[in-house]
Amino acid sequence: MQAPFTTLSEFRETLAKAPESHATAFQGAQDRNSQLTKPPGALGRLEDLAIWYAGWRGNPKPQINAPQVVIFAGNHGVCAQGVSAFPPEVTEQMVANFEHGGAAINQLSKAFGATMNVHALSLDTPTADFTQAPAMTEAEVVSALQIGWAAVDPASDLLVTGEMGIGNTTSAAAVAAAVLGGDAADWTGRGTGVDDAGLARKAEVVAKGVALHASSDPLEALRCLGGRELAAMAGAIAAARHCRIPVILDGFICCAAAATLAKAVDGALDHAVAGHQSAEAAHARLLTALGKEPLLSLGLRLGEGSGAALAIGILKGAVACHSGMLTFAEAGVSAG
Ligand SMILES: O=C(O)c1ccc[n+]([C@@H]2O[C@H](COP(=O)([O-])O)[C@@H](O)[C@H]2O)c1
Ligand SMILES: Cc1cc2nc[nH]c2cc1C
Repeated sequence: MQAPFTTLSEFRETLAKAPESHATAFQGAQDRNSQLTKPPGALGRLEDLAIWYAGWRGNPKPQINAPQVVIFAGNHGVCAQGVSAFPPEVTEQMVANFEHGGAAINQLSKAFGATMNVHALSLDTPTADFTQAPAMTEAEVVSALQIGWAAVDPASDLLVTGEMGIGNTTSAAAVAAAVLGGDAADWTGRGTGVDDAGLARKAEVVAKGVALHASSDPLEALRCLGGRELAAMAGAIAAARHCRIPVILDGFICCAAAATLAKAVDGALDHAVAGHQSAEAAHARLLTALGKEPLLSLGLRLGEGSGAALAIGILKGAVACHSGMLTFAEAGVSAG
């Protein structure tokens, strides 16, 4: 599906024109939920999830048959500042691992019945070190947004966006700080596992980048402080909205990318739920800022879409109950 924008300003317009949840399907799902063979509310949050999903699909009795996991990989010039516990070549090595089926996300995608696609974005051309210059030009960030948009299969019925990029927790922290405000240190965590000195250095790098690229425009923050994989995730989340495909957000980096959409246009993440709360220190703060309650909290800090992929199971369970259960009348069970 080709992206309907060629500039950041056209991307913003695309976001502003995005479809809303289908009110009649939402209402129909609410009515159906109230008749199913269970005490009212007994399926807890699963009930809200199924009704939310039905509204976005425009179908009061939907199914989840074709979840898609899309992983984007990018490299970061800011790695030159010594902000990761791992060397940048791991990004490309992990892309090969994804392609050979050897990573965690391969197993989770298979376990939850999702197709999985991997897009490596100009790995030989890392973004510029954002402590020195904007990470990307407008052409580069738009190209990444377009690749993300085009990666979404319009025939899928659920999307997980994941990422791989050594250095990208620094980038995500800078984007979050620029877009949501607050101290750089409060958005900075250990990523792949930097030590105390590394963490202090990382917070300084984030503060320097945010100060250098101060702007009130969240899409400019994505361009100047983000990375190609963050922009591609943002493009994919926007494309899913265009196709009424609900999204499960992953960890800290995915949510920082998503935050730029929510800040650019109110309600731009209404079709998305938070799959999990990562162990990355600032993810809880980011989820609070987005107003998203995570479905899982298992101490994961892997990325790759792993936490969101696990949550496919929760959403599938919610929709299976909603659409498969009999009503009190159908089952001949006495209502309370
Ligand atoms: O998803 C998360 O919350 C998350 C938290 C910590 C690390 N990661 C992954 O680790 C990599 C970035 O870590 P770092 O230390 O290189 O910035 C990147 O490939 C992410 O997928 C991911
Ligand atoms: C090995 C490894 C795997 C990853 N998957 C996502 N981020 C990662 C970072 C590292 C270092």
